[in-house]
This record gives sequence, structure tokens and C-alpha cells, in this order.
Amino acid sequence: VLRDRRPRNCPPGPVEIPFFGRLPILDEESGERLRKIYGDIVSHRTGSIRKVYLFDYETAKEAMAKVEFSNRPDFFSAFSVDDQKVGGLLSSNGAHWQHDRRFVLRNLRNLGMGKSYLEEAINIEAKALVEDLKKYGGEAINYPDSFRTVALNIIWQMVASTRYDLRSDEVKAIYSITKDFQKNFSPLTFLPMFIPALNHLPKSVKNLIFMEDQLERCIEEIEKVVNGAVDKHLEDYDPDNPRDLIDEYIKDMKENEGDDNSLFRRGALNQIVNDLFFAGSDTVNHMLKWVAYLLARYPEYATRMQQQIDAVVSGDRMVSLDDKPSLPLVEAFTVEALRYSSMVVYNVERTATRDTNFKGYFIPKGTTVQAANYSIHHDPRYWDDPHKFYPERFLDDSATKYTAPKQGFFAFGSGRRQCVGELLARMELFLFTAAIVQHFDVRPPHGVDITTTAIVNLAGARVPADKKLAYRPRD
Ligand code: HEM
Repeated sequence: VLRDRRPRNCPPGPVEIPFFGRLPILDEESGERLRKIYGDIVSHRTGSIRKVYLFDYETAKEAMAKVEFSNRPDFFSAFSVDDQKVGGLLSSNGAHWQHDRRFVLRNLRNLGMGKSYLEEAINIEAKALVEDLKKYGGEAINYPDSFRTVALNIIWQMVASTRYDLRSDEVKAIYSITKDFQKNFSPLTFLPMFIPALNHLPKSVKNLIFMEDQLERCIEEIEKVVNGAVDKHLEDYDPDNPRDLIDEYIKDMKENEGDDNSLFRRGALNQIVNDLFFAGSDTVNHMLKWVAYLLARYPEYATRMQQQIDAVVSGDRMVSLDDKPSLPLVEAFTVEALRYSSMVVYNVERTATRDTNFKGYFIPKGTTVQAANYSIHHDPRYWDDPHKFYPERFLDDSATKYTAPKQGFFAFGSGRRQCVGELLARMELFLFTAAIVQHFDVRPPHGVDITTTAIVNLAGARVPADKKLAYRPRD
């Protein structure tokens, strides 16, 4: 109990139950309550892990840029599919992380991130999405599986040269397990990571309370896909024709064979592929649900975007990135969707690598440091009327030019571990949103009120609850 005591000069926070601390926080309301009582920097403990939440943009930005707060917590490695548990991006640290992040950034750029040939690939998916939605003939449907498949297809073509049919049973099967896991996820799920003694409970109890079996099945399922893709690439590998990110990695791995210090390893490759599969598909899938929901909820913006698109795009040409200057509202709409939704409610955790003094507080080594993205995005110090969906906040006074947010925007995190897929995600959101708006009026079924649609938390992601919407083809 003495060891568990809040360290001296630690940021303020709620009363902590000895040994147990408090339940982890997933939702935005709990964070907002803490901020109101304790201020912008709040300390909160679960079991043996102390966490410091950062609710203010400037504070979070400063913290995320610090070398001392650039590592991910040790418990992340529990989810690693690397046999040595050190490689990849999301969960790795130190030299391994630097090496793998550099490799991924270089190759995503070489594979077209931000460039026109990737735009073509995105527009092929956008066209397929339009065709898929048309098949419903304007009937109201829940968010379609094709949102997830088009997102997966983009990253998976870059990584593994694989593209799935939009109604692929294989993709459905892969995600059915993660979908159940996300749905049942609760603040209890990861409790054994914070209180290791709970690992000694009988398996049946752990399955029931912490969904251990579901989590294991999710990891196994993704591992199967990842291993299969890497094995196949090793079989077909042709050094003169690298096809994708996996081939580029194999090339570097082969070139460094025999060098004991080389960090190019099969295990690290598996983890890189795993990270990109996860971080690159579900995030964009969730955002497409937000886009569809917001189009139905605020049809006046859809109409204005259609007017802008119709003025510059004729026939069946798809919108291109070159059209961006003429379509400021489309870009403003997607960036406001990122802010308003705050789909990633809390930034991916960091950990203090040593005792650190920050903003007058003592942050002990091993403390988890986490920016509160939702709170930052709804902070009246940075945003007028923050709970209002208002794309105009990203337009200039004449409403003819998109203006990027200068402060208060945190959707992709910040600092040394800022999202590596930000450019790609922005390209996808712009082109997919434009394609939906150009071809459909998205509306709730007749007589259905969507102003009170529930927002659900799927393992830390804020997503509109399944809602039937009609995608009515435009004339
Ligand atoms: C709208 C879509 C997306 C959102 C909102 C998003 C958000 C984020 C956030 C908040 C972080 C944590 C950053 C930090 O610690 O400061 C992150 C990290 C990451 N994201 Fe994204 N992301 C998106 C799409 C993507 C895509 C398409 C990819 C695929 C290339 C991707 C790959 C990653 C990876 C690998 C990391 C870990 C980086 C590291 O630890 O060094 N993300 N993302």
C-alpha cells in the first residue's frame, strides 16, 4: 500500500483504492470529469501502472515531443507477433523502433504516399465502393463491410500486393473475431496487464471477465494472415522485381544476411505487417462510418459539396487530388469529421523512460503518459463552439479556401511517434468522401431521427452506433 502511494509532487488526481487503484478510462466523459476537477494534467493509477492524462493541446504537444516520453509502455509487447517481441512500429522502442519506422516511412513514400499513382489506386477502390453501394438500390443499410475492405485494400496492396473483392468472405471472417472483441471490450479487458496477479485466476474466469480467449483468437487470426502473406512472398521472391513493402524488406533482409547486428529479421517484418494491417484499415473504416453519418445528419453540407464537385467534375470522372483547391469544403468536411468525431479518443500511450520533471510536476519512470485527443478537440480555448459540427472553421473568411488548423488538432497524435499513415489517411478520406458525395445522397430512412444516434466506444475508438442509412444514387 505504501509503495502504491501517489509519489510526491505527482499531478493531482482522484482518490486511489490501495493496490487496485481505479478502473482504466476508455470514454471521453470520464476524462472530461477528471479535467474539470483536477485541471489539465491529471494522475490516475490502475494496479501497478500510473498514468498521467494531458488535456491541454500545448501541454500534450510539448510532452509528445520529449524524448523521455517517446516510448510505448512495456505491456504493449504482449500483443506483438514478433518472436523476439521487439520489432515493428506500434509497440516497439529504441533502436528497433527507429529502424523499422524509418524503413516503413521510406517505403510508404516510395509506394506512392502523397503521390499521384497511389491516388489512382485509391480511386479504383472509390469506384468499386460506389458500384457496391449502388447495388443496394437506395435501400437503407448498416455501415457496409465495403468501407472496411476498401480501406484494407489500399494498405494491403502497398504492403502485400493483395486486393480483396469488396464482399470477400475471407475479409469478413478475419474481422468477425475482432469485431466481437471490439464490441465486448470494456475497462476490465486489460486489467491483468495492470494487475499481474489477476493472471493467476482460472482460465474460465479470465475468459469470462477479461475476454482472454477472444483476445488470443484475434491475435492468432491476424498472425495467420500476416504469416501467410510473408511466407508467400518469401516463396515468390524475385530480387529484380520487388512488388511491395514486404519484398523491399526481404531484399534488405537478404542483403544483410550474416550480419549479426542487422535489425532486418523475419519476426520484425511480421510485426511491421501486422501494425500496418491494423492501424491502416480499421482507422479509415471507422472514419468512413463517421463521414456517412455526418453526411446524413447534415445534408446541407452534402448539397454544398455536390455543388462544388458538379462545378468542376463532369461525366463519370472521379474527383482527383488536383481538384482540391476547387473543393475546399470537401477537405474542410473531412478534417472537421476527424476533429468532431475524435475517433481516437485518447492518443496511443507513451511511457516515461526516466524520472522526469514536467510542467512543475514529478513524473516517475514507468508512468504512462497519454494525451486526451477528444478533450483537446473540444477545448473552448482552441475551438469556438467545439461541440458543433462546423466545417467552416477550416475555411477562410471568403469560404473559398481550406485553412489547416494551427493549434488544437491532435487526430494523428504528435511528435516523434506521430501517425506514419497520416498523409495516406488524408488522401483516402478526401477521395472516398468526394466519391460518396458525388454519387449519392446519404439519408436516414423516411421518418427516422438520427440526431440522437448513440456513439459507441469500440476498444478505444469512438464510432457512431450501427445505423441504417440509404445511399440514394444521384441522377
Ligand atoms: C484516419 C485515420 C487514422 C488516424 C485517426 C490515426 C491516428 C493515429 C494516432 C493518434 C497515432 C498515435 C500517434 C502518437 O503516439 O502520437 C497513430 C500511430 C500510428 N499510425 Fe495511424 N491513424 C490513422 C491512419 C493510419 C494509417 C492509414 C496507417 C498506415 C500506414 C497508420 C499507421 C500508424 C502506425 C504504424 C502508428 C504507430 C507509429 C509509431 O508508434 O511510431 N495510421 N495513428
